[in-house]
Amino acid sequence: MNMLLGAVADDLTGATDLALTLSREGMRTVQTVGVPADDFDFGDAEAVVIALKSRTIPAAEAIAMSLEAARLLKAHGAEQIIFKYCSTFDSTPQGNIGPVAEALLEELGGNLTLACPAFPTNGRTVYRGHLFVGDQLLSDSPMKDHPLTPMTDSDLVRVLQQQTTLPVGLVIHDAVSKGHEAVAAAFKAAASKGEKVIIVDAITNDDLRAIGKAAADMTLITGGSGIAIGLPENFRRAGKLAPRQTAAAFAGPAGPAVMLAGSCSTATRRQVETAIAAGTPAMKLDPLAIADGRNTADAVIDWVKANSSAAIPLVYSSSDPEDVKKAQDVLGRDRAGAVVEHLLADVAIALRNDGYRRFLVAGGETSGAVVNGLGVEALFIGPEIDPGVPWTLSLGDEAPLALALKSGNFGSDDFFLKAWELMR
Ligand SMILES: Nc1ncnc2c1ncn2[C@@H]1O[C@H](COP(=O)(O)OP(=O)(O)O)[C@@H](O)[C@H]1O
Ligand SMILES: O=C(O)[C@@H](O)C(=O)COP(=O)(O)O
Repeated sequence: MNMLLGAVADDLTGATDLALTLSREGMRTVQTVGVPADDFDFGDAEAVVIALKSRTIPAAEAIAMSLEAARLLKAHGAEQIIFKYCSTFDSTPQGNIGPVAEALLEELGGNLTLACPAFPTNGRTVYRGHLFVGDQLLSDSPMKDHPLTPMTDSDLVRVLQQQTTLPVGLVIHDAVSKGHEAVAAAFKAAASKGEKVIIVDAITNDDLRAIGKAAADMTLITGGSGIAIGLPENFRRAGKLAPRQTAAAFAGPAGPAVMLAGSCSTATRRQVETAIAAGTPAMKLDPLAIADGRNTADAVIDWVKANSSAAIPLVYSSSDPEDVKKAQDVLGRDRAGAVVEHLLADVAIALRNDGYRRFLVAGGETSGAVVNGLGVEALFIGPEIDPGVPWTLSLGDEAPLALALKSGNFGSDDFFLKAWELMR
């Protein structure tokens, strides 16, 4: 039994982001899509990330599936569990970060856990308990307009305390900057006050490594992918993990390719514009047109095939907040999202059945819908395209698929163009 670290991620692209971090830090990492069967063969994986689609579902369902995933990881030997959520703390007053963290902590039996979404490489930092996205407070950032989880408060202690009955505490940067011993002492002080979930400031990767070291004995760690930076070293220090290895070679399949974007995040909208400006054939979908039958999967499939000979076509529904609101006012938030997700999943399935082997998908929920539709069970993590986004290869398929699953807000403006350069 090799598994050391297990992770439960609340969406697919978030899971891939974490799996990339663990693999870059030298752990053999496998990612599964959904909770696998009890006897799933994880091979020689030292870290396993189970990707759920639990970010925006009812809290009780998110708890049930997160517990099932954590129990399976523990049964396979995981010594520590990470609960991975978004670096922008995507959630609603009902959850699901608080309720899931609370249930996992009870299940795993720790006296306290930490909560740290910081991902400095992608501009997410936490200072005095406030989350920043680049130079802006979370509540001033484009996250305030997210279609499913608008974030309008940057004070993470307040946000989290609304979602959980457990007392929420804060370890500020003054302690973190002093290193792992000061952080461990702050955790001890918090525990003695009865605090159970501790927001931790972090503004650099060194901060995250110090926090990781201080959290070596925690049964549960919660946060963004950044919180995992310092964890593999704990196992290495304990003699359980080999020195860093070079990543295995990545050979993507050949054949036709397509890009599907359901993310309305600012970064994705810029990427769509850049790709179109560079001559990428692009077809725009509209939730209202899908709902009343003007946009159909068949028409999209025909269009993709007609545009695949000389280019990699892009199908997108990415729209600005005003248009998103228009669609939501008519269809409701959930249905507006669901019609797009279903259509893109249907398109992906039909194209795969027609020989398409390479898919770039933008958006966490969107990627979850597409990959579930494709029936992919597990992913091998390949090279990094941009921080937080690797190419991946489906595992267990006779004809593996190459999948780039991009979190909405990640990636440089030319992401849709440069991703393919790593496949040549
Ligand atoms: N034009 C649109 N109007 C309303 N909702 C949309 C539109 N386009 C996509 N959506 C939905 O918005 C959600 C975007 O979430 P997601 O895919 O997770 O992207 P991100 O990673 O940017 O958060 C999805 O449910 C998607 O179907
Ligand atoms: O932590 C992050 O920012 C990402 O890993 C992530 O979870 C993003 O979610 P989506 O924007 O829904 O893809």
